[in-house]
Amino acid sequence: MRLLVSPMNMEEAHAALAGGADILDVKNPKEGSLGANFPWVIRSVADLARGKVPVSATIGDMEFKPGTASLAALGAASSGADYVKAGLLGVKTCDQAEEMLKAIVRAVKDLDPKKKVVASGYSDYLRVGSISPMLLPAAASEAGADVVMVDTAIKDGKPTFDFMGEKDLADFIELGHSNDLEVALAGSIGFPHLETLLRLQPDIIGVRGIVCGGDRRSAVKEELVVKVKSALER
Ligand SMILES: O=C[C@H](O)COP(=O)(O)O
Repeated sequence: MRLLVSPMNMEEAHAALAGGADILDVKNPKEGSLGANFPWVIRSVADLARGKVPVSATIGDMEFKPGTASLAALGAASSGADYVKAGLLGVKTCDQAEEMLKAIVRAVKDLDPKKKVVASGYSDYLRVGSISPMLLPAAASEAGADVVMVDTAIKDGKPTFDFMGEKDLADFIELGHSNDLEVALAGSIGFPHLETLLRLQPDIIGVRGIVCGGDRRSAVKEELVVKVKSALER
């Protein structure tokens, strides 16, 4: 299980890397759950991480706009992201998910076929009128994406575990794997959830709030990254 930590600036990226994050996921929490950061921030984090860990970059909680999404994806990939992560917030059907992801995959893989695309849905999809994450693995696989993920859309402290039980999450992981995708789980993961995650064994867990001391608007702290990492290595 790899630990993905979401820094929003260089200081946090240094803390995440020093704490043992396996993937640095550049994002901008001021612009939403999967808010996009600036190309120059992605570039600086990619320079810091080169040869050490891969870099992911979020491109936003997107409306159903495949053209806009493909251009944002190209921006993130050409700024140095190894993983380009799209939040499919405005996507409501499987056909829309596939169309959106095909555009993103083409933009990223035309630049560099080794780069990976992460399709992120939301465990609290009913709160925001988005597509069920259970429908994403098939669409992501059909579109040629590499990773399927769930996060929470609304960052009000309610974790993914409030919206998906252990069985739902196990089914989501199984669906992802049977579609040849890696699976990432995120959404206000706290220390009490780590035991369940150790049982579930997703490929990646994504965190921010827990390594900021509980408030994701605060800063990533190296010692908390160390603490999460060692809890996962038990
Ligand atoms: O990709 C993971 C997210 O940054 C999770 O953030 P969070 O732990 O604050 O919900």
